[in-house]
Amino acid sequence: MTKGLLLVLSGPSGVGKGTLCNRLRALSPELVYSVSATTRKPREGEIDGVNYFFKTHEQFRAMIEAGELLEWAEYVGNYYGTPKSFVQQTIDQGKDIILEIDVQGAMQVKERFPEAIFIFVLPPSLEELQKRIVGRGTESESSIRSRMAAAAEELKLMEHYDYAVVNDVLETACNRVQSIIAAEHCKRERLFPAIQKWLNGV
Ligand SMILES: Nc1nc2c(ncn2[C@@H]2O[C@H](COP(=O)(O)OP(=O)(O)O)[C@@H](O)[C@H]2O)c(=O)[nH]1
Ligand SMILES: Nc1ncnc2c1ncn2[C@@H]1O[C@H](COP(=O)(O)OP(=O)(O)O)[C@@H](O)[C@H]1O
Repeated sequence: MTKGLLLVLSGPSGVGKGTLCNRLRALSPELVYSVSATTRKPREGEIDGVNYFFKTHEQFRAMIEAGELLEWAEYVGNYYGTPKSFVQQTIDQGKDIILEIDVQGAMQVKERFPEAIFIFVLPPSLEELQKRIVGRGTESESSIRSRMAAAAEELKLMEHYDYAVVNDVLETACNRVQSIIAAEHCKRERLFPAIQKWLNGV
């Protein structure tokens, strides 16, 4: 069976990765979303097992030691990591999966799965980025400062990604990601065997 696509989506805090993924999942319910493990405390409304698997530091360490994570990284004082077996099962079943992870984690995935597709989400401007993080109302002032500093570092690694998508208008940004997925499907043989069949018949 043809394997599913492994899509990696990164971008600075507040750029709208979560919003974009939610919208994409609503538009394309067949797209599977990888739920990460984290030691960060849940935000209001976040549900364990849906937004993240919320773990203690000890539990997270145990996952690392048991080799359960495809990648993991420390971001602004907390650990985040992708459970490996779910990702492997999903792509083996021929389904596409999306990992919303930071740049350090993305670089680890690149080493292990060079065939993954890397998409970097950009804000329309840095002022708009700051506005969005503040406007979300979930972070303290110091967390906002740390996230803006991390954003500057993350932007430096953008060149390692295959695509950049500006999240200006949400629907337009969704269309851009959907176009990338469609083009990658086409590129990865899903269309080529059909065309080959036609050609054989000519
Ligand atoms: N390496 C890695 N990063 C992750 C993972 N899950 C989430 N992240 C990243 O961790 C950062 C912080 O996420 P979060 O605390 O939810 O804050 P937000 O980006 O402001 O919504 C973001 O860059 C996420 O993309 C993961 O499994 N692995
Ligand atoms: N295209 C957009 N235009 C305006 N606001 C947006 C857009 N996308 C996301 N937002 C808002 O920006 C804030 C941060 O979005 P979020 O998805 O939490 O970002 P991230 O997951 O990248 O940290 C939220 O309040 C969200 O409603």
